[in-house]
Amino acid sequence: MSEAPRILVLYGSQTYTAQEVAERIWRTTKVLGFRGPVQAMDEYPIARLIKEEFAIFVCATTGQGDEPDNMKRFWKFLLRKNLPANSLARLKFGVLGLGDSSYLKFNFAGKKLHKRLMQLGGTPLLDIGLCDYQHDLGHDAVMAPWLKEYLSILKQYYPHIQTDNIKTTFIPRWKVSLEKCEESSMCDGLTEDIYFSKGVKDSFVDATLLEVTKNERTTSETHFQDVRMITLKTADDTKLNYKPGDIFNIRPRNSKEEVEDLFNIFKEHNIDIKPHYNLVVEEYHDGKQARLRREYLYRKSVEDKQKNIQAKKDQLKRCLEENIPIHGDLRKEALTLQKRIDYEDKGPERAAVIGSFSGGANTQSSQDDEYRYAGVEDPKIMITTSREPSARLKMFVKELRLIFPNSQRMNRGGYDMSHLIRACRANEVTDFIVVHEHRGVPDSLVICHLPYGPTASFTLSGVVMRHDIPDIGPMSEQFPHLIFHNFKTELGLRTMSILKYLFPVPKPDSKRVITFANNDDYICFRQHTYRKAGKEIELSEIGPRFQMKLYEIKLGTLEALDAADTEWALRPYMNTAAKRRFLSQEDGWQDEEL
Ligand SMILES: Cc1cc2nc3c(=O)[nH]c(=O)nc-3n(C[C@H](O)[C@H](O)[C@H](O)COP(=O)(O)O)c2cc1C
Repeated sequence: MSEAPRILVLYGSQTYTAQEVAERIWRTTKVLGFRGPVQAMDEYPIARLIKEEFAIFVCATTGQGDEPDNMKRFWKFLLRKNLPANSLARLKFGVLGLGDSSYLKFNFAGKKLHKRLMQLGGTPLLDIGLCDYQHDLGHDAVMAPWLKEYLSILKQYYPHIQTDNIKTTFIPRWKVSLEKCEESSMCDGLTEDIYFSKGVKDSFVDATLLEVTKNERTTSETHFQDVRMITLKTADDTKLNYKPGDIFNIRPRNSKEEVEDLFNIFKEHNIDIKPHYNLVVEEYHDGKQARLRREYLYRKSVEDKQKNIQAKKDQLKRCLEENIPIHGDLRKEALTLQKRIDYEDKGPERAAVIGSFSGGANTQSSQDDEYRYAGVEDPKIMITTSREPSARLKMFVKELRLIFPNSQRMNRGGYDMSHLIRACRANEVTDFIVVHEHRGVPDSLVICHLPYGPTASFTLSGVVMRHDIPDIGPMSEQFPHLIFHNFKTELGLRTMSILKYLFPVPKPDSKRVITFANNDDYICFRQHTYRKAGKEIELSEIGPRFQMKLYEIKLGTLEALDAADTEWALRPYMNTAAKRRFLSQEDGWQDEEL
């Protein structure tokens, strides 16, 4: 079967609108059977652009006609004078600009990008789409027809794609369903007064029913501003306690007559919605997840900037100390940097001492920021298998469940990954583990940290289950102590974090020990209990045993791995470099301390 065609979707976005639009476009292309990533322009390895055939650029404008921060590097590269005029001869592209016509330089960044791509030999499949925030329908007013046109042009290249129903392929943001019930029983959660029912009231510290007793205009009728003095009183004449600085949140209610009018309209139009029904509104895409991801990306971008500055400062410091010429690129900024060095540099050092730049142990950047609650909150783990697991794989999962305290097993059934991940997120699962097999032998293990990654994949080998060993001792349910041996490189420490935070903090007197020993990049898993016999310590292995080998770390979650950046991957050519080790330079067996 031939490979699915590829479309690249890149965005430049300052406050995430363009990113959201790009992700929607990307989802549509996925539904149509295309593959390819959706990425910020700066995250995309730009040297590959010359090989791309189809691309969509979603580009916001910020500042005074400026390009967003996460496309600045990409844009700077495109502006290089030495790029040949036919560099992008293969590329057929579309640019969708996001702007606001109340700004003087409307959609400037998008327009500049469109022009430059053409100068470099790229072929626009259609005119630039100029989305305008001022439009009544927002950016969608231009985006929807623009995308439709792009896809219909694409159909000339790929006649098999079904673009006719493109509208229906948008996954709407909200899912609305009606819970019908008898008036006498009333639907769940609905009390007499919905303003005080669960969910509504919960979002307030203290909700009180108030009545408006006066509503007077304080500005003259001819003044353009309508300023009001509104006087309120509690409905039951009780006193309201408040202090300066308290926040007052008003939630207006509809009058009885208005509510009746609405239901009469429903009735007249034969719409079966009665006042006592529950309307359930859920977000299709987990909104919290999207927000967390944005915040995470924002933190990451701030840190990246910070790191950049720090690298320059270090370079400058070296030049000054060693009395060597300052590199041309640095010269312009040298004076400002020099001033900053004097009073800033203790910060990062201090942060590293306290924990890390972003809070979690063992972490120096937001890649690990996900683990910032580790040790504070216990992990909650869900384990499942690939579809239609063999009896042996099910057995292995049962044993894994015993390894990880606070873990649960889930039958895989026919669920797809996005369903499972959504369910895990909703239940505040911190890590989702999937085990795969080959002909009944467990052969890979994927650990997906939630809510937004990373996802680490390991191959499994040499699995010996507890089940295979007769008369094996009972399994301890104490939280285990962990021994990590020979994880020395940055990747080694990263792998250690991923594994370490699957376990809660043990009590000091726990007699259970789990060892992850790295030998030549193979991580041996062993589990023991110990007891003191006089002066001796007796160890008993309680199984299971297996070896893991890391082959990939992605900076996203399992249901959207295609779109996630790869932090590290074992490439076939790396295997051939006989002497290269990734988790530690050392073999692991010669080390004295275990
Ligand atoms: C501080 C600021 C400056 C902006 N400057 C411009 C501008 O110069 N030209 C323009 O067309 N739109 C401008 N916009 C509008 C944005 O391009 C528009 O809101 C867009 O949807 C933002 O996308 P983003 O959230 O992906 O950054 C500006 C918006 C902000 C908040």
